[in-house]
Amino acid sequence: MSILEDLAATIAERAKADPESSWTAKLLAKGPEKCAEKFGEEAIEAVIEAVKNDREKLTYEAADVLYHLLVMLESRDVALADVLGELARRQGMSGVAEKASRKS
Ligand SMILES: N=c1c2ncn([C@@H]3O[C@H](COP(=O)(O)OP(=O)(O)OP(=O)(O)O)[C@@H](O)[C@H]3O)c2ncn1[C@@H]1O[C@H](COP(=O)(O)O)[C@@H](O)[C@H]1O
Repeated sequence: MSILEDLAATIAERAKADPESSWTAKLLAKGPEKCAEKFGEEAIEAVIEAVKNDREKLTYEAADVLYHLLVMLESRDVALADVLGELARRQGMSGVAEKASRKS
């Protein structure tokens, strides 16, 4: 199992945990809209570090983005396996060809 798959499994487990002892449980208890908002905030923080070209902070913020993406997916019952499946489907297809295929 990859670290992302491990983390997604931990997040799914924490959905039933006590919000007092788990950040994930606390965030999920606030609902999908709050999870989406938090993901957006973390993404903006990563954007800021990318623009500033601070590679150390960008690495830290990118980890936050991935964690909060997984929490957002869990909040809407979207499996990481389905996201990875979509990426696998795109493998070998250039981004230009993929965009053209969506227009037709
Ligand atoms: N990867 C993470 C992870 N990344 C970030 N965070 C938390 O996300 C929170 C939000 O980050 P912020 O920088 O916005 O923190 P903040 O300023 O306190 O938040 P605000 O009050 O401003 O909303 C912080 O409290 C971080 O600790 C994470 N919390 C948990 N995990 C993973 O999830 C697992 C389960 O964690 P729990 O659910 O807490 O048991 C952990 O073992 C980790 O593997």
